[in-house]
Amino acid sequence: MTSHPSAIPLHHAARRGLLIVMTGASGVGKGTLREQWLTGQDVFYSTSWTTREARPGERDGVDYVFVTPAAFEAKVMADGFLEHASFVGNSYGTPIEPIEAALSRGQDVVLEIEVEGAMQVKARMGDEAILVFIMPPSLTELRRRLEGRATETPERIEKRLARAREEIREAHEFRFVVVNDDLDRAVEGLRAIQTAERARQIPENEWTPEDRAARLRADTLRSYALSDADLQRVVES
Ligand SMILES: Nc1nc2c(ncn2[C@@H]2O[C@H](COP(=O)(O)OP(=O)(O)O)[C@@H](O)[C@H]2O)c(=O)[nH]1
Ligand SMILES: Nc1ncnc2c1ncn2[C@@H]1O[C@H](COP(=O)(O)OP(=O)(O)O)[C@@H](O)[C@H]1O
Repeated sequence: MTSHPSAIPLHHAARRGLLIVMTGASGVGKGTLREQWLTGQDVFYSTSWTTREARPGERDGVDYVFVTPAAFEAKVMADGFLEHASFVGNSYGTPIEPIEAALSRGQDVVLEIEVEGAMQVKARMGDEAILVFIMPPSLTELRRRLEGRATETPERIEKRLARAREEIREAHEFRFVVVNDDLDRAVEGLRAIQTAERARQIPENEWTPEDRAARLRADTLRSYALSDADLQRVVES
């Protein structure tokens, strides 16, 4: 086949990064999964702004940008967030600018946010947003993880669990659902989703065997595979 620069198919032009949004209940293991999944990858992880106090060991500008309610509100007014939500008494938001810059230069972007914010990203970005809901094996296990992490008072744990029940019922709103039971298996699921979504940007006849395997695996993680009864079982267990 002869080729001419003007005939180069679009997919050979610079690729836009993927926008992957991890969401799910507090304590389900989003942070733990993200760390394993992204280690060694050139992915832009969006550092959120929050009005909550830093926990011991958390670093300003790394784990979060810790701000006053007034500073947060000023950024809301300036339209500086892709999404923002309040969660158990504090505000959290995703600064928009660095995300658009990363996507434009072809870098994948990962957000780790609660469910209401994830719905805002879905409404604003449409199909471009790849929404992944992280599901606990059961509510009992979620409680165990929150208690085991020992970062919250018992009262705050109860608030997080109440919120989790509502969030789990909304799992169908997201494209993929990954159960975080065995950690390695869940990380492998996230990798498959990323590979499969990248492959969607090129014609199928150019897919590698790895792309095909990832696509098959990702298909098993589609949220429509879950019934309401499945979700109810998690909430009640
Ligand atoms: N909407 C939204 N949620 C966020 C953002 N950053 C963090 N969150 C979520 O807010 C919730 C509370 O976060 P945090 O106080 O760090 O508690 P933890 O997730 O239990 O460690 C979690 O579900 C986070 O994923 C953000 O920028 N926007
Ligand atoms: N697959 C898993 N099996 C058992 N414990 C886990 C698993 N994933 C995470 N954890 C533990 O659960 C707790 C909450 O995880 P974390 O990543 O802080 O959750 P999130 O970021 O969703 O709030 C941590 O103590 C973490 O070590």
